[in-house]
Amino acid sequence: MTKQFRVKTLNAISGSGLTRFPAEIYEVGESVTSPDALLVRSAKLHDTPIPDTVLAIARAGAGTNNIPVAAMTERGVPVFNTPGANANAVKELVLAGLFIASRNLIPAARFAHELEGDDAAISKAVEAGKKQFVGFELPGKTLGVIGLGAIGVQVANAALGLGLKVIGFDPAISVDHAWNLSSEVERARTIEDVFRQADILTVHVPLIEATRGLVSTQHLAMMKHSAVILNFARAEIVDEAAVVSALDQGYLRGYVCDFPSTAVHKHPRCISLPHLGASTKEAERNCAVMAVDELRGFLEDGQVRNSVNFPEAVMERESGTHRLVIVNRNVPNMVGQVSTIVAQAGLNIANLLNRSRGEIAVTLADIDGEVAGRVLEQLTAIEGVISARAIPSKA
Ligand SMILES: NC(=O)C1=CN([C@@H]2O[C@H](COP(=O)(O)OP(=O)(O)OC[C@H]3O[C@@H](n4cnc5c(N)ncnc54)[C@H](O)[C@@H]3O)[C@@H](O)[C@H]2O)C=CC1
Ligand SMILES: O=C(O)CCC(=O)C(=O)O
Repeated sequence: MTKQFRVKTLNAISGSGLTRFPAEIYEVGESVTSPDALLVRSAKLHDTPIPDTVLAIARAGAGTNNIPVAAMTERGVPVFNTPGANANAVKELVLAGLFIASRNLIPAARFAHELEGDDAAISKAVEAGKKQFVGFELPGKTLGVIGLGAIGVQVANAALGLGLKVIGFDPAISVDHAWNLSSEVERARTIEDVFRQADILTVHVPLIEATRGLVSTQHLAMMKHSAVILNFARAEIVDEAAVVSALDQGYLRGYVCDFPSTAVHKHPRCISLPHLGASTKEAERNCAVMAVDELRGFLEDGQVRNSVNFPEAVMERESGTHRLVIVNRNVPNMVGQVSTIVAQAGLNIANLLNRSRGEIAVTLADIDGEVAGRVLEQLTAIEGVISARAIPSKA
């Protein structure tokens, strides 16, 4: 039997999230056809045809650079992400990255792994070989944090606890994140200040055009010669060729990242991990739960929470009402035209919400009565309306 909603998954999504889709009304899986929604992690959707049936896309994670967000906005499709849901997992891996770099842990472990002979021989080789892995301690060193969002703030605060000085840069820090950031974190006036002062630099910005290649030849030239760069955000935020060149010339001590590539994965001064930032049971569960709840909210009630391209639109459902969900361009008199059509159909609006963000707007209207197909057709025909659907009253 066809279910009311179909959700196609494009990556392995934690069962703790998937079981929140009620099985009576949801068909969920990799092979779902004509989906109402897509649920993804890192799957790249830029070159994948997205069926016309898709009403919403959820990214169980933070970065949405794998999704054609602008094209979805044009199509009236909200894209959701899960802010903060994997931030602790990433923070912990960044801290691991700090120690990996400061104590040369990976080459040291590799050295130990390759030791041969009996215990006496191994012990002798250990004492002879360990001097090549002498590291440095963190207290008093300066950590530069670029991007003080969910992850950057947690990294900055944790680093203070390790005795590091922290300087941070984020020209668009949110009020919530500013509240959570320790007052001991120094505020950099310019991004250049961070590059100049950091002994260790870590980037926590989204990959957008403005951040592509942000760690550039020019910025690297400002850094201390012993500096280390940590990149657990996205590969493209760092100009890898410039980093490799700085490492080869001895201008940079090391590069630790979550993104192996031909340029870095075998380089003696680079450590790359296989995109493990969010790979903890806890983060996978948090992201999946949040993403599923966001999709259910939109499909079942037209609610918009945590969208990267749509306005927040949350209105409690009036009991017994049918809900109209209209996605429209942000142009004047939309609510007037919708109200007129609904009134002409002899229907009463019990409650109404209209929210806009940039070019796009969402109108939710709770109607005392069933909305006929011809009313939806009239609503869809309004210039500027991208989609209109009616969700029947809940039993
Ligand atoms: N390695 C992994 O598995 C993971 C990687 N990530 C990456 O980390 C990024 C950040 O994640 P969150 O902290 O959760 O996102 P977030 O949205 O909470 O924070 C991003 C911050 O970057 C700031 N920002 C944007 N452009 C900037 C610029 N040019 N200079 C300075 N600050 C700038 C924003 O104002 C915002 O405060 C994600 O977009 C994703 O690419 C996120 C989770 C897991
Ligand atoms: O889902 C993952 O493993 C990657 C997480 C990530 O990169 C993100 O949340 O931006």
